[in-house]
Amino acid sequence: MMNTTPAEFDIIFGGGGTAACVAAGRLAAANPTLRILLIEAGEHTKNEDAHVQPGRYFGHLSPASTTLKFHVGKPSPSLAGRSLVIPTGRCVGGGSSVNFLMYARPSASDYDDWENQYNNPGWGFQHLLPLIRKTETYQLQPDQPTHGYSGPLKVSRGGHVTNIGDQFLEVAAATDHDRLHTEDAQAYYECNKYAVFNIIGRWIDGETGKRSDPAHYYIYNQEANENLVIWTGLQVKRVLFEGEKAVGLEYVQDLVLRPDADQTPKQVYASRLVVLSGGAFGSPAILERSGIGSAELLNRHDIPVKVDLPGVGKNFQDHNICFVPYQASDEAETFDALIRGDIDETTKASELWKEGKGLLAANGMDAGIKIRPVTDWDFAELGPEFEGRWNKYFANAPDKSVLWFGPASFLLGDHISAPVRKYFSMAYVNLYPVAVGSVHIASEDPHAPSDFIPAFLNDAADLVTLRWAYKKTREIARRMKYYQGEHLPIHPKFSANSEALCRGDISQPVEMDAPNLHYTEEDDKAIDEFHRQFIQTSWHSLGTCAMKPRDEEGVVDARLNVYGTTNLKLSIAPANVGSNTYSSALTIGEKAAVIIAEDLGLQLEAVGVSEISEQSLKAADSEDVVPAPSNKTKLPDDFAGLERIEGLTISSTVNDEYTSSKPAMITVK
Ligand SMILES: Cc1cc2nc3c(=O)[nH]c(=O)nc-3n(C[C@H](O)[C@H](O)[C@H](O)COP(=O)(O)OP(=O)(O)OC[C@H]3O[C@@H](n4cnc5c(N)ncnc54)[C@H](O)[C@@H]3O)c2cc1C
Repeated sequence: MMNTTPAEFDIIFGGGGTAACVAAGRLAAANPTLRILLIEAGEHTKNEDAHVQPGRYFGHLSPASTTLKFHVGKPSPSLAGRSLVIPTGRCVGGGSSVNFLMYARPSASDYDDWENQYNNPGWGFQHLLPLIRKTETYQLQPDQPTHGYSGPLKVSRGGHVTNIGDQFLEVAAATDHDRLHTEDAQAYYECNKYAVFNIIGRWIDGETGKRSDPAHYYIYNQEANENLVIWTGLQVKRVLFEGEKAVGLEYVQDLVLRPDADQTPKQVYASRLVVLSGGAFGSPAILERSGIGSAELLNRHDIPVKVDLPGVGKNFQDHNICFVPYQASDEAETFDALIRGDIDETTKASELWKEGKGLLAANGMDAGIKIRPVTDWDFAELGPEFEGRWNKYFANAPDKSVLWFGPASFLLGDHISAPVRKYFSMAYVNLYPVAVGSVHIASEDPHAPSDFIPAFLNDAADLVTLRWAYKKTREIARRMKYYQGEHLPIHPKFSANSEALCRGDISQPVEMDAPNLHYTEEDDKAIDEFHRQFIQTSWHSLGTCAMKPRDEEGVVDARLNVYGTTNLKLSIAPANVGSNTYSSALTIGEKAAVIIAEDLGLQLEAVGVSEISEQSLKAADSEDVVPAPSNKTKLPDDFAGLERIEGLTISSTVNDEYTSSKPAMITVK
């Protein structure tokens, strides 16, 4: 097949990321004669170290990365005049091929909201649970009701757990008497429970130490199927229509790796269905370039209006995250040498990875909690700014957490100016920010930057949530055994006479029973200003083609049909979820496969509504609650870390095959 030849397929996916790989992979496996095409802007990921070795995820975050696309927001006073930059995956597998591999699942009520509040029959938690289980093989514990044990993607603790996670849990057990502990913090109704003994998952195969991603385990594994085709290095420009019916896609060559590539548009046709799967930035842009969006916006860009759908590009959501760094003593196991680059250590780690062990088979985020306020102190800290949000959103949804926080065994930031030493960070994520943004095309050119308003911190409730998180996590950090003071450039600038003043010249933690720091009003302002300066994306964009009623600015219905069209589907969450978003993207991919198979009369392994009732899940949940390990309890040796390595380097491997000027099209082989 040649790129230049107009071709016809049964189904074409515009965007070859997480959800697309899952849906296309399922449909292809059950219907091998079905001609499926995925068109992806980025390049292949098959067996590339940069993708299959989990610990290399930092490498993708470099500003020079070609495996991410960087979306630059408009400067905002809420961010102290900064332009927030939000990257998304740009390669086969999309975000799932570059992400931090954190295994995190929403609360059950998030999906129930999709069904009940946004009127999407079939999208509630009980409907989705069988599909969620179908995706995974959970290697952490047997016989857990919400987990799957025969799916394509493996979930394990990875090949190495650092001692930073242990420290965090020991301090939490000794100081936070208001929250419980559990063996499974990802069981959907869990909230306010620390996972004991670092039992938290990663999307890593515990046997091989490899990233467990849909590109490899839904698509690249179907080598024999010549009807499953991926074209890479191509930008989908717009949908082709005959009347209301979508009949294909128009595309041009991507310019990132081939800046001189010919820009003549080409067409490819789909006899049965076109699916847009470009993620929260890509899909609304393709729709708008196709004349589907707000009529006012389309008129401004001289694009003929096909369907006036004002919801396209609105409802942009993400999570706000901060990685606040602390200095660590030499005994701490951290990824800093790996991030800085050290040839010897990389070689050592690469050797260990062959046995499925070491930092390259890990992600350095080894503990954490989904948390909501319970004490008077919590509510006082959140204050009146949060009261409305609490009453409206959280009070009657006990499974919804306000924040996730946990330690990260590295400094995520500027290692060039930071002193060469070890660090750990306290990461905290605002799981349901109030402020909602938008992303629209700024021109018809598919390579042009978008008109993007992230809207981070535009609402006071989001600021106080982060302030609470900073104080709470700092109290844990300063009690951790390896703590040696704050890394000053990335902390609030408290005044010199403040009790809360950050110190970089400290050699040991405070006692477990030391009093908490007292913050004045002026200190609170310093924390808010710090967040305006340093808050960043969690890489969890969603919402911009929402699945909800058309008259509520919805873009697709519950069968994933784009309003006002036929033969055109896409799926983007209508509202935020209380966790990292990969799990939801996988679930959406599985559900999309079911819907497409039903609508087109195709084969697919059947799964029904979950037979596990909500009551039994909650009961199973409460049986899981285990007492907090006392700070005198020694954690089992095998949980304390498998190998001790001092440092590793990251260097992205580049496969000439895909960076040359060869045609960017292969049949999956
Ligand atoms: C750096 C990073 C770290 C993350 N860490 C985690 C984590 O640890 N845990 C977790 O749960 N989640 C994490 N996520 C989020 C998770 O990976 C995403 O939620 C998920 O990948 C979204 O899936 P998707 O199918 O909607 O979009 P994507 O996976 O982003 O796929 C969209 C694809 O479409 C392509 N595309 C877009 N427009 C076009 C076009 N016009 N033409 C052709 N192709 C196009 C893109 O190149 C991309 O490959 C992270 C994401 C990133 C980016």
